[in-house]
Amino acid sequence: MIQIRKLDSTAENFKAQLAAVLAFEASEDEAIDRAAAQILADVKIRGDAAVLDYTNRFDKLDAQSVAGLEIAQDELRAALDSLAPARRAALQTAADRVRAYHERQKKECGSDGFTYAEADGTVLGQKVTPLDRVGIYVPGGKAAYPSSVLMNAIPAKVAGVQEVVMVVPTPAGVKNELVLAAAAIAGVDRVFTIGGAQAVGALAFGTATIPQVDKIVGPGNAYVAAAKRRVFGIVGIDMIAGPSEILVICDGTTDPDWVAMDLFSQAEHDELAQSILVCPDAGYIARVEASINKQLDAMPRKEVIRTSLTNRGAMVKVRDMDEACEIANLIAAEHLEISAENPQQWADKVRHAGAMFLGHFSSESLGDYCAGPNHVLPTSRTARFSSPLGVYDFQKRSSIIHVSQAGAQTLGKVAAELAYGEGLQAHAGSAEYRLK
Ligand SMILES: NC(=O)c1ccc[n+]([C@@H]2O[C@H](COP(=O)([O-])OP(=O)(O)OC[C@H]3O[C@@H](n4cnc5c(N)ncnc54)[C@H](O)[C@@H]3O)[C@@H](O)[C@H]2O)c1
Ligand SMILES: N[C@H](CO)Cc1c[nH]c[nH+]1
Ligand SMILES: [Zn+2]
Repeated sequence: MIQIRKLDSTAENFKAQLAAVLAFEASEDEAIDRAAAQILADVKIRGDAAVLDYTNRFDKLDAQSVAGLEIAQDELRAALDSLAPARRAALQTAADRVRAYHERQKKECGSDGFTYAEADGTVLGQKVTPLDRVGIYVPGGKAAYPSSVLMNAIPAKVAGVQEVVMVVPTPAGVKNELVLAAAAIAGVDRVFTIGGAQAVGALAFGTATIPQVDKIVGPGNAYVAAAKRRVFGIVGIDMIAGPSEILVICDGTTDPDWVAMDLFSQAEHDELAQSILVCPDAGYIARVEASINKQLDAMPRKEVIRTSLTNRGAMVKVRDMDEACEIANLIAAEHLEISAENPQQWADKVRHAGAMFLGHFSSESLGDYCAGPNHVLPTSRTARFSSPLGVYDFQKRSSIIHVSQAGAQTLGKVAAELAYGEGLQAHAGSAEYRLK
């Protein structure tokens, strides 16, 4: 029997109770951050030797060198060729759909830059360039994520990134063939079987064996998320994509077994994953809870699910679906399922969610694998200001300023005036030299 926390939005201290559900245990958070900081500092100083030590310790390997942890292209190709036909076809279909979506995104999101000319011949614009080299983190501690290989590498390649360096831990040295096959399909350039904060450090600082990258993207556990936060500035990062989350807002019209399984689907990722149901119908909440208890024993990862739902799960009774949408905006979940009749009316009221799944048939799991949009999404309420991983994460923009001689006469006077105002003589001088 799982005891899931029950909240009622009419309770006086409801907001505080909800905040407590969403918060991570502060002491745990600090301990993880300290551990990540110490690992990063060590990798920065000792390079490969530190990466090797932590990899052998945390992933229970007996590797002799970091070079020995690189997987050659031949091995990626062989993994692809070894797949059973149905699995290979599914992987290819997922890759094709993810690529199609991101190609559309590239076209629609202003990837070509722009220029325009002013009347005096001055040209202004913006140039968009892909990053040269990116590191993609593919999680691998508690589960293997071939789908995350596709979700990270395909948008990078669509953006035009020249070199994609993938890191993925292989606990006890067990390589996942589907992960390697996905790397082959997605065109990953180099793969190292390392993970955790040490992999983030290696990509951020570079080591004798692992090339320094310009940006690190991809999801991971709390150690990976803490390490990414800490290396931001030395390299770019995409977002904080930590332990998975699902918020289901339901009007009570979906089969309770479906919703229970949807809650399991994210809980099974990690003990720290979070699954929340928000519904105006107390009877329906009770039916989902009964279904959870009915279905749990058949789940191979039932202990992970149990811990996640017990420690971080919640079922929230609200006044109505309007209030459910307000709470969805507060929670700003990684995944929001609007499991309701006429879901669009509720989606219109939601501003903060990494991805929205509308209607009874859009299970979150379809988005995880093959719908097409990216499954690397902001967690821990960062959907208030972050977006899904996309082609735009692998591009940067440069401003273009090409001033004509005529333009220099007008702009030069404005700039010089403001430069004198700031007390910056050389700025004024360089503008004034170009005046006739
Ligand atoms: N938000 C997203 O888009 C998304 C997508 C897929 C997965 N996820 C999440 O990614 C996470 C994957 O986690 P995972 O653990 O399976 O794999 P992981 O690869 O993120 O982490 C494994 C690594 O963590 C490090 N580690 C483990 N225990 C440690 C300790 N005590 N001290 C220091 N380092 C330690 C080890 O180096 C290990 O190699 C899950 O939380 C899952 O929910 C998120
Ligand atoms: N739900 C994860 C993102 O939070 C992605 C994933 C990959 N495989 C299964 N699920
Ligand atoms: Zn998932």
